[in-house]
Amino acid sequence: MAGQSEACILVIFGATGDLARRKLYSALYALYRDGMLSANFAVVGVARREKTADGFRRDIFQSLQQYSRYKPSEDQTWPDFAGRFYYLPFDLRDRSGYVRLKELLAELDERYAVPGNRLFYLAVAPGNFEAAINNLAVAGLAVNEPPAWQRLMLEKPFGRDLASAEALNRQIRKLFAEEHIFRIDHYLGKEMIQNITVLRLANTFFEPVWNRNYINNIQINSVETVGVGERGAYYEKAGALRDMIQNHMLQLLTLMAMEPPAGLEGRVVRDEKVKVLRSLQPLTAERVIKDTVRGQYGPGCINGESAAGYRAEAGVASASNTETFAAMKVFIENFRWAGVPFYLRTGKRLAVKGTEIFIQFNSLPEINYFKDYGVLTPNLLVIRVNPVEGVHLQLNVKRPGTKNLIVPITMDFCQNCGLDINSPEAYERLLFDAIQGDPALFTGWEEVALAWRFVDPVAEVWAQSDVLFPNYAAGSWGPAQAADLLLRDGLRWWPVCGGRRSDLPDCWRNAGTAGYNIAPAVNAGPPDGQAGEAAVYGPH
Ligand SMILES: NC(=O)C1=CN([C@@H]2O[C@H](COP(=O)(O)OP(=O)(O)OC[C@H]3O[C@@H](n4cnc5c(N)ncnc54)[C@H](OP(=O)(O)O)[C@@H]3O)[C@@H](O)[C@H]2O)C=CC1
Ligand SMILES: O=C1O[C@H](COP(=O)(O)O)[C@@H](O)[C@H](O)[C@H]1O
Repeated sequence: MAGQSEACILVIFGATGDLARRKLYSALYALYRDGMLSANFAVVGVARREKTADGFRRDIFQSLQQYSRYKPSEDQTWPDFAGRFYYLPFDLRDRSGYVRLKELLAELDERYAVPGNRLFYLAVAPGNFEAAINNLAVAGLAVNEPPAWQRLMLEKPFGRDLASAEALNRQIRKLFAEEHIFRIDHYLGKEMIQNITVLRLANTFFEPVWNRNYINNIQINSVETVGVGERGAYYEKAGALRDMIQNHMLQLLTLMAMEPPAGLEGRVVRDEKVKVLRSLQPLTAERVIKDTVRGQYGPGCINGESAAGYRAEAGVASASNTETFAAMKVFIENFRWAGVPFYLRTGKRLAVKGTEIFIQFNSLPEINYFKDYGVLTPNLLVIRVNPVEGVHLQLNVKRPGTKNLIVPITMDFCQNCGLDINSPEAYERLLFDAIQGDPALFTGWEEVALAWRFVDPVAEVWAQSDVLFPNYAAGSWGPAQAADLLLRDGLRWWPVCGGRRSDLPDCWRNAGTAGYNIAPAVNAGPPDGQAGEAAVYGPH
């Protein structure tokens, strides 16, 4: 992210909503404070409820006070920033509203010297996408006559299965070319997720060993302590599979597993991610039963506070069968990853909030000279995405003293632990990139379609069979079957610590990770691929 953004007017549909209030205004304010926004920039908010421009600006001020990493004050910067926000109340299904929108945009083009560039952000429920897009086109607001551009930014979920995603995509593509469509997966805007490619490809430690010959298993976690909050009605139709696995979790997997791309431009990276999605071993009905786990939280206690069960949440059916937890074992059928299990785990109302990825390396061969030194814990690389952003490396060293003993130690890098470090939020990067027309951190249609193709069979099998819900207590680590999924392979989930950096050593000590996961090398195979030497890398 460098330089100032292009001149443009951002139109936010859903300007009074939760996402806009919690994320979008904070992101715009941070871009503004960091000098990233062009002086030729304004925002029009659209929603149904009546409000004046002043009322809208006051609401934004409050949102920033509550959620922004930069707190606003009534200083010189605030009036200029706030003065750029306009509000137009109308129902997005009503065509006459777009006539007024067009007039306002023409006026703002003049006032801010904007050459017709627009970014339309659909921060509304997906059921509203089609009406908004059609009406924009009918009003002549999506003509894309160069040099002016009109782009579309869409929130997730993109469909609820492959068929509905295809229908939505067909609809959008009639009016917007792929290069003007920015499908959001906000995880791609996170600092540490962008760091995955750098860690992998800019370090001699990792690049040569990033394959089945050295990596035993990869565990990708995105676990949360929050419940569904006010989004119960949406979540009832989604569940953890559609809400997290189809998008964020599979995107993390593709970034971990893709081949080094020919360059770092958006389309080139997308091509590599698509290849990973194409190589996913399909989950047959038999494998869904064996290798996937779903759960739903019941009442419990998190951080000393009691938490209601999912079925008691607003907007949720009292006998709901929607899963709030999903875990699965996934294989990628290519030369780099054949035989290496990727374990995915996500859920709400779990013990800890944290997105953390664990790369467990193969154990070394047992050699006599360490036989009296205790057990060797596997080398581990942990990529900590959120809330702590950092990297954690586990190594074996000799414990100081006259007795020969090997112990695991950890080396930590934390990029957001210092008091003065305030990492940009994902939406800052995403809004900036969309204004610049850079698609690198957005999902292309092929990725979306392949991700649905992978998860649809899981949804189908789950829909046909019942699990006795609720099957985990709020504040726990999910259903017992999630632990069994790894235990069967002789493994355990590495502990997700979340929290602050200072919590990490305790979290790991308490989890007793010394000697943890000394598992049979399920992907056992010699580095040079020679047959007959597998025993060297076999069970330890
Ligand atoms: N909130 C979050 O954390 C996340 C949200 N998302 C996605 O973002 C999108 C928005 O979510 P969220 O903000 O939570 O939803 P909300 O229900 O909080 O907000 C919906 C917004 O849409 C407006 N709206 C609804 N119907 C119409 C209509 N007919 N015409 C004009 N405006 C309308 C509402 O305003 P009014 O009632 O005044 O019309 C409101 O501003 C969804 O696609 C969601 O899946 C994705 C990831 C996270
Ligand atoms: O997209 C979503 O993500 C959030 C989790 O995001 P994070 O940035 O806090 O990790 C999740 O709570 C929500 O259900 C889902 O729609």
